[in-house]
Amino acid sequence: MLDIKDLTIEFGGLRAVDKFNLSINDNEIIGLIGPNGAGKTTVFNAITGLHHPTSGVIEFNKKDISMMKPYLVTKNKIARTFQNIRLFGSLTVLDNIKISYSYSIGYNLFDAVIKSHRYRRAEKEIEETSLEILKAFNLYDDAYEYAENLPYGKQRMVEIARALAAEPKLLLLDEPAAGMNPQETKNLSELICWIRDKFDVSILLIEHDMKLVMNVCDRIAVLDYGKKIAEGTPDEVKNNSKVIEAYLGDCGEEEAAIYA
Ligand SMILES: Nc1ncnc2c1ncn2[C@@H]1O[C@H](COP(=O)(O)OP(=O)(O)OP(=O)(O)O)[C@@H](O)[C@H]1O
Repeated sequence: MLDIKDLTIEFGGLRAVDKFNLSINDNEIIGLIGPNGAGKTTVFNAITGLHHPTSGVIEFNKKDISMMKPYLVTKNKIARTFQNIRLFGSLTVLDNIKISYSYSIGYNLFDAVIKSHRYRRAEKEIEETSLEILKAFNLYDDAYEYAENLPYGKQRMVEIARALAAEPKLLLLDEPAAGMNPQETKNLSELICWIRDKFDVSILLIEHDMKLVMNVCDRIAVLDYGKKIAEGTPDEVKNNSKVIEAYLGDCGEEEAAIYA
């Protein structure tokens, strides 16, 4: 479904991503890991149209999306979450979800102004589907709460739910466990597998929590200084000497602990 071929991204003199290759198949959960500054978010930004490649190609279902604008990437069924939560804090949880439907809305401005039958029908459908998604995420009771009033873990859930409301075939999660407590992280592991099955999506996951990555991913790609240094099953990656070196050399005890 997704084919990244020789992706290189430079910022001035800095090569943040260097001839990176990765393929993702239907319904796979793939981890993208690496020490801080390895280039992981830059890869996400390239897939979602926020950065364009210096060279290389990104194909989604055989279509070249390398130079696409972000809203068109979303329209083409790729959705993402961000490292720093980007909800509209002063909107309700429900409105945050409904916003995702602006990509597929079936009425025009005139319909909205005169509140035509088409407008009312579409809005009703959007509201019902959004509430269904919130129900699936156990957030139904929070639907009319302002997003900024929710605890951090729940805000992350709303962000994932909002991304799914865009009906993606590929979901990119950028450090979804950041700021979560151990119980929330454990629940998140189960949720990620459930999302893959229930919404029939592939998932590309950036995450520093190694336990989570090792638990949920079918395959893992490892970046270091912009280059892919390893790719394989969790067990293969865990035992790869280049990976151990990159983490022990760069990341300190927390991440290195998985190799202990
Ligand atoms: N817009 C930008 N302009 C200049 N340099 C950038 C830009 N975005 C990223 N970089 C640099 O590119 C390199 C890769 O950054 P990136 O954020 O992709 O790493 P990362 O693996 O996601 O790191 P982390 O795990 O800390 O989030 C870093 O050296 C970073 O400083």
